Amino acid sequence: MSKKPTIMVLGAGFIGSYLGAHLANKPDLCSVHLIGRQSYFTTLQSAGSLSATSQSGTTVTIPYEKLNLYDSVDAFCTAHPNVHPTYIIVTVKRITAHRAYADLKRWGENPNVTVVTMMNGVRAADEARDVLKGCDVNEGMWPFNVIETDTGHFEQASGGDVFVEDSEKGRVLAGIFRESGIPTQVSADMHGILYGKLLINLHNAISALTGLPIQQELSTRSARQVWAHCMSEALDIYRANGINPVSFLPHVPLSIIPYLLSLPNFLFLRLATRMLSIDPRATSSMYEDLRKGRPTEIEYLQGEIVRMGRECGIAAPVCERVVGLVKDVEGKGGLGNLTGEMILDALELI
Ligand SMILES: NC(=O)C1=CN([C@@H]2O[C@H](COP(=O)(O)OP(=O)(O)OC[C@H]3O[C@@H](n4cnc5c(N)ncnc54)[C@H](OP(=O)(O)O)[C@@H]3O)[C@@H](O)[C@H]2O)C=CC1
Ligand SMILES: CC(C)(CO)C(=O)C(=O)O
Repeated sequence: MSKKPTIMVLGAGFIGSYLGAHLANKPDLCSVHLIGRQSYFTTLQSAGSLSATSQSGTTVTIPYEKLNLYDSVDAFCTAHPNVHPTYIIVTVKRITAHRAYADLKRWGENPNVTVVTMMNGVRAADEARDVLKGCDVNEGMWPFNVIETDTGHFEQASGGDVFVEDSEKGRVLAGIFRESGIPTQVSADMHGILYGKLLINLHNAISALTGLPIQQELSTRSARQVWAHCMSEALDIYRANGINPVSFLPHVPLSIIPYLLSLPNFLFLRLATRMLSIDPRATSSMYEDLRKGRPTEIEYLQGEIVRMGRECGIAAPVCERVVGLVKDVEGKGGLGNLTGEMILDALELI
């Protein structure tokens, strides 16, 4: 690819802003355009800049005037009538992704436009392909938590490498991400990576229902037990479907992780030091959704396990009840205040 790529980040929220700030900091590598809500851009304007700090403590700051911001894909097309993005990175929530794909239909038959679905859950790329039949759609995986610590300032709060598909354009994109300061790998097994990530994301509901940051959640045995039960159900269903998730803990077989999580505190806190060495401010995207009174992605997390289970005749009662608990709290418009024991009780596990 000789020409400097045009990258559209569709969904300027936590991930889109963190990614967008890093890419905008490398104008020689790519030209980046952020699509988001006008209300957010107005707050950015008053903050004067968009900035992002990585786990290593490096901060990139982009003055507001240097940002390319649009409140819709239409607005981008009006400003750049003859530009077709080389990449469109979709960083919206899964519940709104269908609307984002509809906005992209104008490029739906353009094989030179690569859409990268960078969202939690599995099957995001399949859903995109259903709408954008002629586009090149690649899967992506965003591994770490991003928090907003000040208006327009985003920080990496947990670890891991971003993954993109091992395709020709995926490799180029991974190189751009790396050069912009975002550790990125390519994988020929994005399916395994995304099903592995889904197992991690089964804890999102627990952080959101308890209102606990990840470190405290992991330090609470009852909260870990809820995650372990969800993960055991998921692993049984994966096995029945021939799905081989890529493990998120190197050297620890996935089948052991539910046992590890269920250990009493005195053992877990000694054995899981790496899991626990996380920024104490790290939460989850679902925690943030409930905190802001927004609908969550629960249907794409525990809900996905329930759906897969139904398809192969295996019940997932714990995941199903967790979906119900999250929906109850969603209706109340704030974070949950349940303890781990209360959740175990509601799930009829004690
Ligand atoms: N936050 C995190 O730490 C992590 C998040 N993820 C995943 O990454 C994905 C993105 O999450 P996150 O960044 O937290 O989400 P956010 O809700 O913070 O960001 C998405 C933004 O895009 C906006 N948006 C949605 N649709 C459109 C559209 N069609 N045009 C313009 N703007 C639009 C949303 O506005 P509105 O709210 O008004 O719809 C919102 O401001 C999710 O799948 C999440 O699970 C993965 C790992 C960590
Ligand atoms: C924080 C992390 C990485 C795990 O829960 C995540 O994917 C999320 O917040 O959605």
